Amino acid sequence: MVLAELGGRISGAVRQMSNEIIIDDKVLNDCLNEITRALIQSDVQFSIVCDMQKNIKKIVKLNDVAAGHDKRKIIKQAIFGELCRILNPGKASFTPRKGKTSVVMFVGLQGSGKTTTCTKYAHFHQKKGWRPALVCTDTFRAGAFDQLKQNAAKAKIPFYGSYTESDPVRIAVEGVERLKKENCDLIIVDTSGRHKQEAALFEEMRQLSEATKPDLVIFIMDSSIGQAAFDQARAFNQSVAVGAVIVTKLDGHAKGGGALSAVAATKSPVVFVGTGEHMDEFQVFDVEPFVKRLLGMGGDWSGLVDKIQEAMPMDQQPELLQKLSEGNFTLRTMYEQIQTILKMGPMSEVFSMLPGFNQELMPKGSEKGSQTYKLKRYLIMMDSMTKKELDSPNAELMNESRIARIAKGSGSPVEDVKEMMEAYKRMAKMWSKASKGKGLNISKKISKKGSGNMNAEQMCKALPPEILNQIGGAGGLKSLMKQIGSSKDIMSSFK
Ligand SMILES: Nc1nc2c(ncn2[C@@H]2O[C@H](COP(=O)(O)OP(=O)(O)OP(=O)(O)O)[C@@H](O)[C@H]2O)c(=O)[nH]1
Repeated sequence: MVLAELGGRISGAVRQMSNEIIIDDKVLNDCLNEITRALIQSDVQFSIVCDMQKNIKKIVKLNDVAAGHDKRKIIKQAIFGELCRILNPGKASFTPRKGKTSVVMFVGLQGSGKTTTCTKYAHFHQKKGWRPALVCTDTFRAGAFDQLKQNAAKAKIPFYGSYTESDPVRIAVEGVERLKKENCDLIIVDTSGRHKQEAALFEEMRQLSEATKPDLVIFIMDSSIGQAAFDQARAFNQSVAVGAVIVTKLDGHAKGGGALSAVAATKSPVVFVGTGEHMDEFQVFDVEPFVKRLLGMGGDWSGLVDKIQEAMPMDQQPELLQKLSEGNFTLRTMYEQIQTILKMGPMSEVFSMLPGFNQELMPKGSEKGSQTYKLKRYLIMMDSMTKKELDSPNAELMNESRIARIAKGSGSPVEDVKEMMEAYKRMAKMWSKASKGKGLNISKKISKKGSGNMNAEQMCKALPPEILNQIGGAGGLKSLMKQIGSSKDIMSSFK
């Protein structure tokens, strides 16, 4: 089961529970059983799921809930808390510091994606101003040296390895020493893998670890290994002190639940996930936004802002943020968002960040092609709308006859147009919620000062703290603003 499907099932179970008129033990059990089934089918270890269910039942004592308290909310919070707890080992991993040399060793089975991920990790840090370097100690697989060397050359990352030396420990020690002298601040040691867990591999890893004294050992786990994840992660952790996990190939038909098991086995957090073969298909992993997405609770604002940054011209961003903040979400806004999304790459990632869009909206199987296809269909349907329909903030305008006309005009079944309208309503509701109450009510403050003249400090004051947090605090906002510039005619692209 791919993660999108897992998310769809979990959020579906929670929604089903929320729709019940009376919340009793049966409703709670049904909801938990469905979540349990989904997690087990996604390869989360059985005992972890059982513990989770027990803990939630301990937290949620429906008979003790005082009148007036929202049982649905209590259940949702308990599920959220438990999923976060499974993914959060309670200790942060070592975080390398820019400018101070750190050695990070990558371990994992052959084919798990170690070599690819080493380069992605180096490239990720290089983009942020680090001086990373790669050391190839894989003397086991013919071709490993060339693979890493080529990757390093492509990304312009210093590299150390040897065609002739057969002792991986010697290569590692020499490589780390050499690259330290070259002032590299993040030295990444790629180790060799084996087809299966075997003594020779673990002994080599142990020796490498002893010789290079890495600040961090990252276990690379292929997300498609299924229920084997727990044992595999534990076996590696018993040989070297794993401090973090990177889960690879989450773009495929992987059963992403193995990530939860790996965390439990190593007591180390997942720090990144690999979502494709390309260098940039690599994401920071944050527990809370991830679980929120699984549960269909709001969106991942900071992730969305990052993605928007990548897809939108720099000078168009303040107006976009402003527009998002106004809560005046029309079909045209959705149209333009979809156009932006289509520029952003893997749909499953981006789609799930949009508040109000839940994973079930994505077609089953969630192949990139079919998600893109669906979004493109939405655009085609909206192309058959009038200007009035696109710009009206009132979804009620879209009555049966208008829907029938749009279906005919776009060559789509009426159900598809209705489904798109449902998606639109959900999004509009979320934006509107966010813009009122504790949401994104920055537009008035911005317009008073004029967005073009607003500096990061003023913007910091204008933004509600929770949104500011998600953008990465004052620092994150400042760097965003720096890139944004102060263009005033941005609205033209978002009309
Ligand atoms: N789709 C997808 N493919 C990936 C991802 N990460 C790695 N791969 C592919 O997985 C295959 C194996 O990756 P490698 O990096 O060579 O694996 P390795 O663990 O270094 O293997 P050894 O060096 O033999 O131990 C390659 O074809 C990669 O392109 C990912 O996140 N998504």
